[in-house]
Amino acid sequence: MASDSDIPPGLGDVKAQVYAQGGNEHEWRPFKHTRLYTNAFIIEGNKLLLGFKKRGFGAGLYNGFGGKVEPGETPAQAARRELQEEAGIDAPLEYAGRLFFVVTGVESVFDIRIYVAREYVGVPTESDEMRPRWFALSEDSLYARRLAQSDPQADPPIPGQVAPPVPSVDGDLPDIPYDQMWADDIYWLPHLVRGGCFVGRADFDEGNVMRRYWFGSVPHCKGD
Ligand SMILES: Nc1nc2c([nH]c(=O)n2[C@H]2C[C@H](O)[C@@H](COP(=O)(O)OP(=O)(O)OP(=O)(O)O)O2)c(=O)[nH]1
Repeated sequence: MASDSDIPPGLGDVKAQVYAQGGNEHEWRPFKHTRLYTNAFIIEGNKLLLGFKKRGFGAGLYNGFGGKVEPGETPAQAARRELQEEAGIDAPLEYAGRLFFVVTGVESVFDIRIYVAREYVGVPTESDEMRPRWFALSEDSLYARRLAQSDPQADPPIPGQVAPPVPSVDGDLPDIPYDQMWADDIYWLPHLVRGGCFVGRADFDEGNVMRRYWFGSVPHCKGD
């Protein structure tokens, strides 16, 4: 376990096993206001549903479905609402992790609760904000070995878990488009797919550049 002093500020009182950290800034940036967000991923067999963000923050990138937690909502309620609004589907979402991002030029800090479901109801449908698309969850796609070569820690084991083999995909779905996603996603998406829980923080400059990052796995998924 990382000692408490290693856990980046913002992640609260959590016990985590660090598996990746780095960047060229040596101090965590100070922050004042945090804002709660959600982000939800749907897995069906060996496929992963992402949405192409058409407008707003992160436009032009693929991501899970989500947005701001509104007053009076729990993060879990917000995650389900956003999934419905952005992708037209409902799903029994389960909490998978928490991410904390400080972004140059954005006054409040992103405190994001991540969810996953392995079943859903409805038909993924394009909305004003997102265009849903399925991607392959083959071993190569998930771990993006080409991209990860320079950073072997991007493919960490989950303590206490034996990694199940990720089945290969029939058909010709595209690989997970890590080069069109937020730069941090490659560090935790494999954990999510394999059923692990995680926490992490990254301090970003504009242009999707991580200046300092830290990711850890946590033994138990706790969230609301
Ligand atoms: N995977 C991933 N998701 C991120 C990162 N940074 C970040 O904000 N997100 C997610 C959190 C939210 O799901 C989404 C940003 O929320 P949003 O701006 O779309 O919020 P919203 O839908 O409430 O916005 P709006 O209706 O007010 O336009 O992007 C990141 O580094 N990785």
